[in-house]
Formats: sequence, structure tokens, C-alpha cells
Amino acid sequence: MNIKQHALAGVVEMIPRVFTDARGAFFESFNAQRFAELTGIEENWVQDNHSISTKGVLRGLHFQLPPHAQAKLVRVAFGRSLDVVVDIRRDSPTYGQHVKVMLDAENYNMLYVPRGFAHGFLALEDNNVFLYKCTDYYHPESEGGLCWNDPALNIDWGVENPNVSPKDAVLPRLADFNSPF
Ligand SMILES: Cc1cn([C@H]2C[C@H](O)[C@@H](COP(=O)(O)OP(=O)(O)O[C@H]3O[C@H](C)C(=O)[C@H](O)[C@H]3O)O2)c(=O)[nH]c1=O
Repeated sequence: MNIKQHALAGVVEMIPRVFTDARGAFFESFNAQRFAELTGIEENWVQDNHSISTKGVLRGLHFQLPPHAQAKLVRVAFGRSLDVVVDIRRDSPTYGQHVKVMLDAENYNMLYVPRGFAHGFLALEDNNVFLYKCTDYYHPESEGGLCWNDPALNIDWGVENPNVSPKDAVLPRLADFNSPF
């Protein structure tokens, strides 16, 4: 497995070692020991999520508030997604900044999203299968989010009118968000 640090401290992309043969391919999609060795990060992963989207669906930008904040390990098992992570750690020098990572099932890459970051993705193909591990359980009372097209975030999603849930359509802008991170 190779890792790539991104511009936002703590956000790490991993590309696993893939074994191919005449039958197809095999790779370890998660190995706690290898993860800790490579990233120096020790996490207790407690929940796996499986998210299926049609092309043009945008989910985000989401997070859970402390004490139920989640780190996530995200990947695409079928299709491609433009994954976006926004730094919402109030004292961070990169507060409000984002990174975009193309998660492609054919590249097998995955992304570690630490606590203190808002997360979202745009499904670029139909039957998009987005899988991710979380370090805390779903706690709906702690759900938070930011508006996907907040001009202050300046995120170029590459689309004008994604398919956004009614809940996501009314998420606040960064200026109206008082970060507890
Ligand atoms: C997240 C979650 C949702 N649900 C239920 C609640 C709703 O009845 C239904 C859909 O939930 P929601 O519309 O919040 O799903 P997404 O819009 O995909 O939310 C996720 O999208 C972005 C990309 C994230 O990073 C978060 O993990 C998460 O917020 O699943 C659960 O039962 N458990 C869960 O962990």
C-alpha cells in the first residue's frame, strides 16, 4: 500500500497493493495494522456504511459534532466519485479550505478523512457504490453540515445542478457556522 499526503494536514490517500491474475483481482481493502504502520494513526472503526447513488447525486457536506465526531475511511467500489473534504477546525491555518480527490473503483484508492472535516462526494456514474468506515456510530442528533455550493468554500464540483437531498439543500454557509472543532 502506498500513501499520499494531501494539502490539508491529516487527510491521507491510500492506494492498496492489488493482486491480479487470470481470474481478476484481489486487494486488502482494510488492514488495521498496515493502516497504523503507514499513517501512524490508530483508530477504532465501529461502523461500515454502504451508499448507492445515481449519476449526479451530491451527498454533503456532512460531519457529526463532538463528542460523536467521526473519522472516515472512504472508497468507491463501483464507479467514480469526486470526493471533497473541507477543513472546519477553527484554529487550523487551512480553515475553510478543501481538497478534491477522485475516488475511482478502477484505481482502488481510498481516503482517510479525520475528525474536524466536512465530507461530501459527487457520484459521476450511475450505480455508484461508495463504501466507508466510521470511528463513531451514527448519531443523528449530532449531524451537521455545510452548503455544498457556498461561494466562500469555492468548490468546483464540475456540475451546476447536482441531485441534492432536501436536507442538504438548506445546510448553512461557513460564515453562519460556529465550529466546535
Ligand atoms: C449516515 C447514516 C444515515 N442513516 C440513515 C438516515 C437516513 O434515513 C438515511 C439516509 O441518510 P442521509 O440522507 O443522511 O445519508 P447521506 O446523505 O448519504 O449522509 C452521508 O453523507 C456523507 C457523504 C457523509 O460523509 C456522512 O457519512 C453521511 O452524512 O440513512 C443511518 O441509518 N446511518 C448512518 O450512518
